[in-house]
Amino acid sequence: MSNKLNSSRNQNSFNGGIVRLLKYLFNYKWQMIVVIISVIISTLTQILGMSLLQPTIDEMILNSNIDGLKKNVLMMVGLFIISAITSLIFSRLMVRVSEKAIKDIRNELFEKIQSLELEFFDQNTHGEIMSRFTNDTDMLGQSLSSSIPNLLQSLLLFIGTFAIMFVINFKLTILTLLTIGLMLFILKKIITKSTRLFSRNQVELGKMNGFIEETLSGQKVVKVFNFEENLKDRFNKTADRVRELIWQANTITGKIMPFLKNGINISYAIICMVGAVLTILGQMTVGTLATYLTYVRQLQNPIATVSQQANVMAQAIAGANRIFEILDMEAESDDGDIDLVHATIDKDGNFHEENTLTGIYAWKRIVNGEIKYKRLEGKIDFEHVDFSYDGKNKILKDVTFYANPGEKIAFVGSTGAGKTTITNVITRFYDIDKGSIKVDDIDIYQIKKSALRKAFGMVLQDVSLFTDTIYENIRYGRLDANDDEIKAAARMSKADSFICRLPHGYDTKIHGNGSSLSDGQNQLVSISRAAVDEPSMLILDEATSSIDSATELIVTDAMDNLMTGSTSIVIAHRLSTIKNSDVIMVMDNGRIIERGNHDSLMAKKGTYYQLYTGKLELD
Ligand SMILES: Nc1ncnc2c1ncn2[C@@H]1O[C@H](COP(=O)(O)OP(=O)(O)OP(=O)(O)O)[C@@H](O)[C@H]1O
Repeated sequence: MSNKLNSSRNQNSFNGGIVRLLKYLFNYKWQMIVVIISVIISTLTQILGMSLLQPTIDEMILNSNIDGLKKNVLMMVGLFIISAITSLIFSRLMVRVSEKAIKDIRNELFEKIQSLELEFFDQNTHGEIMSRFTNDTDMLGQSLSSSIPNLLQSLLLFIGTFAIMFVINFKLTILTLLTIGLMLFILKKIITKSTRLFSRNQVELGKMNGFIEETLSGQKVVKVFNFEENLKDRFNKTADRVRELIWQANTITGKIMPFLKNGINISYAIICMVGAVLTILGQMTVGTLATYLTYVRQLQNPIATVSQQANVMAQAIAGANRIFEILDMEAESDDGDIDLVHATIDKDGNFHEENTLTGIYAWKRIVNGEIKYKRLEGKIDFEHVDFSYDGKNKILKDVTFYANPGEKIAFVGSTGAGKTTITNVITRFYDIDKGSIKVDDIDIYQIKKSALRKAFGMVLQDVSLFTDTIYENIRYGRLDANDDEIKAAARMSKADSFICRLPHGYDTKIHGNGSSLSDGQNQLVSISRAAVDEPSMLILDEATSSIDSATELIVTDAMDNLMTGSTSIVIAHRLSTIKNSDVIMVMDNGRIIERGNHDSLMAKKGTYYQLYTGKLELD
């Protein structure tokens, strides 16, 4: 399945988009029912008000009936006031309902994004994804609140007015219908075309966001390499594409108004003429003709509303379809049924689930209604594993290794050899193509992904810290950890001393992915985060960023503390840190080409020896 976002499927799904949007609105059934009733009352009172014109002219004015005239005028005013009040009710209510629907859509989108495979984030820029949260939902919000009730009212007004016109004069109405039908046909063509252009515009806008996001996050590099001018040119080109598409879309919709105005005026003149002839022939009264012509004018309003809202609606549907594209994506699948729980074991060897760190972790499986537990030991087995990210280029080739509980296994090798990929497939961020991976002799595909990921403590190359306090950033490691447990984890991972020197200690807020801390400090917080859950298995992908040697010693020390007693897989970029590993695997181009401990590999005088003695470069 491709996770690449595009919008080709959106271009023809105008109707589908509307139906789906309506479903979100009708989650607020009662409010929507009130909206619909108000729209109906508002429209009917408008039409009824108009219908009083004919008796007013024929019976009151032409017969000089002043009392009747007063009564009719008062009734007309009353009906129009009711129409205005109900119109106010539905427009206010619609704003509320659409705000709620947009919130629901945003929540669903956020939830969906959390559930997607990593491949999705590999294939789409953050800016492009962000643009669906912001531009598209904003556009949708605006149009839901205004366009939908207006369009509904226009439709009702249109149908109601036509119904009365048929009653007044059948022949004349057929003529009116033909002229208006022609206009609506052309209008639909224009809307379809502009929807397509708006759709493309949103895609370009997404790309522009992606570009801005990359430029912002890479500001340092931009400045160091004096890349500003080049970026300015590239941005200008992107912004130009957006402007051009908007211009094209607006040009098309801009054609609607003059066309409609003139078309309506011409058809009005024809209808006037035919109506006058019918009146002269005695087939209509003067009052009926006046009322009829008022209704023809009245038809102008819904058509004008539709054409004005067409622009907004076209953009909104394009945005909605882009949102639905993400909502329709397949969530990360998970067939595993084995869970991971905290437990204690009594003297008879029975497991008791207990949420306390003093206990152990146990795999939990329900077989035929019976709960079975197995202690998490931390044994890892890779057997003949093949893997590729894109289904073509094999990144891991026949990788076989095992780690016994408590062992430290290190991977070294040149950049791009596939070391990080090993950690990606153990945690099932990506699924392997061939072979098997087992943890405690259980195939990882039988374990729930959440349980598998919980079983591993991870310190990744990319230290992701969030805009929150240090307390909360460490607590991501175990959400129910209390403040004392967080401090203990930070002490163990040597982060405590620098945290205590910060102005607000553990309550200090970190901003912009840890840019207010040094690289070494970021790593220590990240190690504390892994430590707070006291994991039995660890993945440490050493950060490649250079830190000064004093900090490096602290980080190495913290990592060593973290690894004590855990099965650890270490991706090493500095050979000094892995010398004491139980097994060192040397990787090259997706294969393990040497394995053994430091001494045996040095004695072998192969690639590791060359790397260690500096005869071969690591990166
Ligand atoms: N998400 C991804 N999608 C496609 N290809 C990827 C992805 N991640 C890594 N690769 C490719 O897989 C290969 C192995 O990458 P990997 O990150 O495992 O190497 P590594 O040995 O950890 O390198 P380094 O020491 O530089 O971190 C590289 O050629 C890389 O381009």
